[in-house]
Amino acid sequence: MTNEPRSSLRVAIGAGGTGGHIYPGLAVAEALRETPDVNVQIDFFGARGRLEETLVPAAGYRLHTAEVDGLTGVRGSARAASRLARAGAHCARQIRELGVDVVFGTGGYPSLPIVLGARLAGVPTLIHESNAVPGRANRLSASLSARVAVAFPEAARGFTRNEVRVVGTPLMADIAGLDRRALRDEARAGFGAAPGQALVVVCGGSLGSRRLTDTALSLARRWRYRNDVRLVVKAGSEHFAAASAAVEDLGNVLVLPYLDRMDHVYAGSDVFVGRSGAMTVAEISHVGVPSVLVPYPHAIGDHQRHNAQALVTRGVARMLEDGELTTANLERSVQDLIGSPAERATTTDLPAGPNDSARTVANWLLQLGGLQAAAREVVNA
Ligand SMILES: CC(=O)N[C@H]1[C@@H](OP(=O)(O)OP(=O)(O)OC[C@H]2O[C@@H](n3ccc(=O)[nH]c3=O)[C@H](O)[C@@H]2O)O[C@H](CO)[C@@H](O)[C@@H]1O
Repeated sequence: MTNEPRSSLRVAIGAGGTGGHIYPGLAVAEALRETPDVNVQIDFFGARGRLEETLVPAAGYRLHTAEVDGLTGVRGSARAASRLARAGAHCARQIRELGVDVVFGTGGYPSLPIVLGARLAGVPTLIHESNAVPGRANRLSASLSARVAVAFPEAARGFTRNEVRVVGTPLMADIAGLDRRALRDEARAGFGAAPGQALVVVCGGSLGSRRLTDTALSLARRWRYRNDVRLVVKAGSEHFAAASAAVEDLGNVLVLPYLDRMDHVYAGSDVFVGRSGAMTVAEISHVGVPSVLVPYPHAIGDHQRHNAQALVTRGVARMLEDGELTTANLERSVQDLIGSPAERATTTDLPAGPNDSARTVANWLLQLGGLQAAAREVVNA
């Protein structure tokens, strides 16, 4: 009977901390909800006071939050470890009360309590690792979960005791199916780019990067008399007010606290400048935006450099070391791309190709929830 399709599935998704750990969860949730003939109910679990409190309800899902500390805290202090244990026990109770069939964790410490709760409640778990070098939270999650989905084959080495499948990175549908040409004019108008102006978007990851922002604002000042370039700078909510005030006399730059429509960013920009977090890199390589990537130098295992290097090798991006991030060097890198229509066209015209990573993960979750037939039906559709 276990192969019989059921009509409903209840999924808990642990996702939080930064965009890189939230959007893959939202992408898989989108794919799950599209499963024909199955009523999928989804609850998200994250940390109090983090970005998920904005992004998850905005996407229409219920979010449960717990007090959790970063992993340095778990290692370093008994109080943090006992807080995680308490949050895990609480999640186990919620799993039983809600009737959760399967748990998905996207990495980052906010997803730890629900993965621990699943282990305590005896519910099957799957986790996803989007970086080439597994993060700390996921190495701990993997000791609690039998299965790991990885974006990069080389990440599998970090999970020798698990069932591992290489699935790529789940992208949101608006980016997975992006038609850059169709959206280009609307996107550019939204950012205030006039016809003929090159649009350069600077975005230091989901939380923003003070260093990238300050360098970009200084470039805006250097370019104040150029009317052929429009700069958009995502400053992050904490630095937004100061960043806007610093350039209020300039007409060539738009400062924003957060970029709600990354599909518009990728469709409208001629050059993208950013950190090289796993999601950003997966998105850029999928849509083919000419980019300058400045790896965050303190990322675990220097994984942002590995992420960026993969794109540099494919000719989609240039890399600028954080230590070399000066206004002059940023100007040179961006100007090189603005001034090379041929290079831009090559990268821009790369076909995006299918991204079925979210569907692959959704199908694995359906199988774990005993809905093998539903998973097969989607694959064969
Ligand atoms: C400082 C830190 O620990 N960063 C990590 C964090 O990156 P972080 O979450 O900052 O960066 P990622 O590139 O992985 O993901 C950012 C995501 O947020 C979206 N976005 C970003 C900005 C914005 O204004 N609007 C928006 O929607 C992007 O399109 C992307 O989907 O998790 C990644 C995945 O483990 C890691 O590789 C990074 O090292």
